Amino acid sequence: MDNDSKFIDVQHVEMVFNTRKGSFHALRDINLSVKKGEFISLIGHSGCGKSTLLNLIAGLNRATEGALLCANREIAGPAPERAVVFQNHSLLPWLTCFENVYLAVERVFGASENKTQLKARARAALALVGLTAAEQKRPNEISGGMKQRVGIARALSMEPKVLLMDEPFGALDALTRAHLQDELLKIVAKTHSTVVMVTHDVDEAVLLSDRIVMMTNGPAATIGDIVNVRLARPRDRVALAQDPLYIEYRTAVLEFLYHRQAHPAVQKEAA
Ligand SMILES: Nc1ncnc2c1ncn2[C@@H]1O[C@H](COP(=O)(O)OP(=O)(O)OP(=O)(O)O)[C@@H](O)[C@H]1O
Repeated sequence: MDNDSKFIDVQHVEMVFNTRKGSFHALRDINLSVKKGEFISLIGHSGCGKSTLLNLIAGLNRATEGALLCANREIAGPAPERAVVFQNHSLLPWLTCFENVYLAVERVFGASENKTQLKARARAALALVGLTAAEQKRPNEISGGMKQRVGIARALSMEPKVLLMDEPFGALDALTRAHLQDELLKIVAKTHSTVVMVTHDVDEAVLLSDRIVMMTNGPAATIGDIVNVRLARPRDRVALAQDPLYIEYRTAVLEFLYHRQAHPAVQKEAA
């Protein structure tokens, strides 16, 4: 088997939650292969199951049926090889930015490297996201965008095989968001990371992704369609805004979301 073309392999995955009101079928027959170094976005209406799928890849939940593999090994639980960046940065408030990153570095490399090496790793990760000057600050002393960058630095510092991001920029204002998207583009170009990102933002999905995985509405949500984004890299947001191909991809995603999968509340109104 070609390992790199099925670096993450999701096969016939079903996810059923047991709730107080009975069982809830969240995901149905999800099949997805992610190539090594590929950037994938998961997009779909609120509640369709994007986070559920991401959490399954993260190993935070177990699928009810089907198989999930990363680098040919079954995903049996959370592991540093699959680092997660959440919308809410989840930094420890009593630690400095440096210490927050160092903690992750120590967990992954502590057994095999000395303190000098571990510190160098934490510093390099913070430098990668442009936060060298904020190393000694605590989370309450920095902006929301900077906190997200620490979260990304922490994830990257573990040298994960896969970076999983759940609406990493969802809580930020539009300009900070654009700035961090541009930074992420540069970081991914440098690190060749394999990324799976959940987003609600169509422009973000087109700008960043190699493929946009569009999910149908739940319950029993599945992959409705996939857009292959064949835009050359490096990508420039200003130039792309006029690019007919960019507009075509953007329209394809909008068409899927607002015509083919109109939000359930809108469908009800129309009926
Ligand atoms: N632990 C759980 N127990 C029961 N139901 C759950 C659980 N986690 C998620 N669900 C349900 O599964 C469905 C998918 O949820 P999920 O959070 O994955 O959606 P989403 O697409 O990420 O939504 P959003 O875009 O609003 O974050 C929802 O109906 C949700 O209520």
